[in-house]
Amino acid sequence: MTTPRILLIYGGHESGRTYELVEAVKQGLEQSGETIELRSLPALTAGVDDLLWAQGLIIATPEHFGYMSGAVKDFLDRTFYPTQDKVNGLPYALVVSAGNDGTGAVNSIERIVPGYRWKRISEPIIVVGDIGDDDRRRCNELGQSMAAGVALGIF
Ligand SMILES: Cc1cc2nc3c(=O)[nH]c(=O)nc-3n(C[C@H](O)[C@H](O)[C@H](O)COP(=O)(O)O)c2cc1C
Repeated sequence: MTTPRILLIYGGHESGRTYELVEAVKQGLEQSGETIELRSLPALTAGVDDLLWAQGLIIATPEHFGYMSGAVKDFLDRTFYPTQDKVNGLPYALVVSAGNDGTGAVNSIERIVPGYRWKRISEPIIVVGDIGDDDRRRCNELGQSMAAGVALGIF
């Protein structure tokens, strides 16, 4: 069996709230007990090769102007046609950090995802405002279930 390969891409900046949620997801991936290969990358630096490599995908983004961050949109713009029909069924999950809403970011991504034919493995996690312990726990659990699900081939 090959080592499960998980791609985690994020918008926002590494001192921001989105990245704090990314850290909690990464902890969950590590705590899952599964041996995984992780590529954790700013969305602006991730590309087609990373997406084709991945067996599981987690996208984390702040909400910007009722939409996903420009960085995540850029990732989708660059990867859509080159990966079309090569990433069907890829298990994915979504984490959003927002100031007061978050649904615009979720909707903007979920309108595009059917074109990629990814498979959503859980409800999007939306965190409004400052991050609390329960938010960290939800992100941690997402990391654990993504790692376990990909490792066991249950998605
Ligand atoms: C340019 C810009 C636009 C934003 N637009 C929204 C928005 O439409 N809805 C919302 O709930 N929050 C909005 N926010 C607030 C951010 O989503 C929120 O502060 C988030 O936690 C930032 O994550 P970060 O620290 O990772 O950048 C916006 C922030 C910025 C900088």
